[in-house]
Amino acid sequence: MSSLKTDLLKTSGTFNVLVGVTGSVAALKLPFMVSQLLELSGVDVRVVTTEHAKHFYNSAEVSVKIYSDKDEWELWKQRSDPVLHIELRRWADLLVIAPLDANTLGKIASGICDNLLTCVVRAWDTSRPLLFCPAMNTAMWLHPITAQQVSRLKEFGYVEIPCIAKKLVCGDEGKGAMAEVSTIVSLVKEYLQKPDESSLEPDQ
Ligand SMILES: CC(C)(CO)[C@@H](O)C(=O)NCCC(=O)N/C=C\S
Repeated sequence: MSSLKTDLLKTSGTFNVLVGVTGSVAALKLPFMVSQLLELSGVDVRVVTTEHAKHFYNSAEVSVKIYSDKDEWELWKQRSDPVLHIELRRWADLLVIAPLDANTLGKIASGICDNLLTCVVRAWDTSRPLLFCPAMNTAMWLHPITAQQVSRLKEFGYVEIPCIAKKLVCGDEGKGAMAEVSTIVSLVKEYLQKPDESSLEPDQ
């Protein structure tokens, strides 16, 4: 069995967190965020990256498997082969897209699925949590379409981890910075502790 496939075998009792990373400069925080997530009890982590995101982090500093678009085509050669974005959506108990850049926000809001990450989102089982952390220049954040697209994602049932105001790398001051890693990890941790509603006893 290919290593790609064996890497996505589910282990009972483990909570599988899939991190989506896109082309905001905030992607430089990926190695730190992955290391913090791995410190959560019983959590396993995989990453799905877009091509643009690769410019902002050093994959050698990321201790878990990073899937990218080429992996989809390496895994699927013929009809009997597994489809990576479907294997990933089956494996993940939670998806957190951090950072979510303006481009991928627009794609998801419109249902565009032209890469591995947007295909995972397009196939996502909305009974499982999908958290998204917008990150973009303040001018992009303030464009009226941003609020419309964030609202659309919330209509889908996805959970926004709001951006924050900072002095951004381009020198602009204002909203658009990704939420702090500690905030993101704390929110993921809340989902680990939430009992699975389906296992709750119905009210008597
Ligand atoms: C990079 C980091 C985390 C440093 O504190 C912060 O500036 C941030 O989240 N920026 C994301 C916004 C962005 O993509 N700006 C792009 C052009 S200004």
